[in-house]
Amino acid sequence: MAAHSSIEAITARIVERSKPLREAYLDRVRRAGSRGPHRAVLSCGNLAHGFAVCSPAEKAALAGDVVPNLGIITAYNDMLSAHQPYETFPPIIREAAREAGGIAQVAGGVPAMCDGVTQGQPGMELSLFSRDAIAMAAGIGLSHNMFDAAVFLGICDKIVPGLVIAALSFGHLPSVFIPAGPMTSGLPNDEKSRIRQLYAEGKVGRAELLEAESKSYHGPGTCTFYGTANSNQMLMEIMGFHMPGASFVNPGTPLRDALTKEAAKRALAITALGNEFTPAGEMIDERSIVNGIVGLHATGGSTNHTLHLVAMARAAGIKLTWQDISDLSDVVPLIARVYPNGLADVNHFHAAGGMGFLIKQLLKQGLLHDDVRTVFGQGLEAYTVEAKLDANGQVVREPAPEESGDKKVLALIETPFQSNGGLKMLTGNLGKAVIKISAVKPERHIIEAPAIVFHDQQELQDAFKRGELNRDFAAVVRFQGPKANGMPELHRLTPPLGVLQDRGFKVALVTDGRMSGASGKVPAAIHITPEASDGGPIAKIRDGDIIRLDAIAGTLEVLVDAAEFDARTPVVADLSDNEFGMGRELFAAFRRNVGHADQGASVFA
Ligand SMILES: O=C(O)C(=O)C[C@H](O)[C@H](O)COP(=O)(O)O
Ligand code: SF4
Repeated sequence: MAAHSSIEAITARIVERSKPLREAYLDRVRRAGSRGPHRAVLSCGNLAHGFAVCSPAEKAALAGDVVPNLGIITAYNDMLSAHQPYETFPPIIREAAREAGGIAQVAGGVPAMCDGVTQGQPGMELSLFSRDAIAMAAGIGLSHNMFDAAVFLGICDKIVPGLVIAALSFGHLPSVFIPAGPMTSGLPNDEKSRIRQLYAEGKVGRAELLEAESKSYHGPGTCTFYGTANSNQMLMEIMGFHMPGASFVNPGTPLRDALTKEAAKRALAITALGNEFTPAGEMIDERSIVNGIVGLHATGGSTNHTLHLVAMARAAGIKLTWQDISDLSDVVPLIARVYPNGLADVNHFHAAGGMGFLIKQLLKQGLLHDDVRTVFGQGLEAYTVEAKLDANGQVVREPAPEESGDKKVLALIETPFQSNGGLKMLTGNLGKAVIKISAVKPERHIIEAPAIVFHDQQELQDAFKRGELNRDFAAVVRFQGPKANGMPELHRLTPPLGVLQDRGFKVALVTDGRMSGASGKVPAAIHITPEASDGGPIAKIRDGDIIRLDAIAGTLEVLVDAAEFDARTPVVADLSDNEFGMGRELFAAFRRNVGHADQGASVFA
């Protein structure tokens, strides 16, 4: 089935805009791939170092060029509950490789930050930069050039985007992403948020709060809200980097291990040494990127992907814009309600039909390109399935259900929860911004209120505690952009702003910073570009100026006489506190060289 005309039109304009860049990229990928098995260019010394710890049989195999070698890039650490299961994956992958007549070696590790641990802390100012640092670190591992394919062990917020950038930079290699799956369901996310708001109001103490948080985040696996990490899983499946049905199977289960083995064997089967060569740089094209964006809209995914998808696409020579993302939102309905866009968590989403049901519904109306390449083969139709185990412990796939297993969590495409994806670009006299309204009540899609300006999220928290914010206002939190302090997530503002909103006040957040994918209920115009540190108009806003945020019209305005506003001098902030401490001194070059948010806030381009 041909894709929906709007999907085709938006895809065509991305192809046209990208042509020179994409053609140069593909030329590099094909030249790199044409050099044949990559170990052939290594010297004896290089090879000896590369397989020094291998068995004699493996050394003999690697000395030749007929046995495929799999490079494992792992983001294992104990800080991310989502990544902790990866500790045991390399031995499983090595065994699977042996069974498939190949070899697997850990090519390298990459850093991984848990945004939940750094949320509201100085470390969060390294978070976005860690994406590009992860891409660099993965590149270091793959630069050993011992490999015929790569598997990537990464899940969370900036880790998957960084790994995709690396995979596309090594686009001559096939790449398979192997997830570890979500944590089992604990304290429901909405109950956790309710207790947070009670704590923000001083109605419960730290003991009650810690108990609630610990019941919510209680074991191995990805946190169960639909934030950036789980948006990543959705993207990797719908873009064809995962095996079908792999995204949301819990860690430590037989099916999880079977899917890991299957992915490793599949990676070895799609190298240039076999008959299904699937280099990542050719597998991922403009249609794959559009499919990812469609999935993001259909599920109410993370606003962070208005940065990461732009940066990931760029790594494949594809020029994606916020306008593309916004226009796709207008034609893609919301058919999943997962917290913060609903009460369910990703385990409920998976049980209700999960990715197979989602993809089947979107294909039904031509909202996805079916004619795409994936690690599993040709066509996205192959992903309209559920993965299960047969009696022999092997992965089998059954067609995804025609009906939703829970109509409150997954809707039929004919009867969506909302007619659009709710992830919009805003424009106006403050520049460009992004807003996600899939979790914002309709009566709050337009906010007009006086500005209160803050240069630090703690200032807002302190004003809230002093009782100074019981009023309608637009919180302008500026100097939070990439150049200023690394564009941290300001998710700790959700509880106080949520309390004020629940008290009946009209509140909005307006910032050049980011929010978490777990943020949701408060209308927030984020990623404002140009940022305050670039002298953007946000640096001219004064307390009391009337701000109008209109998510329906797609506008963000300061209602001040244009001549007066233009005549104002942008405020300059003292950012010296952001330059040292908790590793921030190590990222000065990133702050100096980072690009604009609407270009992906990347240090690469
Ligand atoms: O999804 C994203 O973009 C995130 O960054 C999620 C962060 O990990 C949050 O900080 C974790 O959620 P909280 O426990 O509410 O802090
Ligand atoms: S989802 Fe977020 S909070 Fe949870 S482990 Fe991953 S990075 Fe940490």
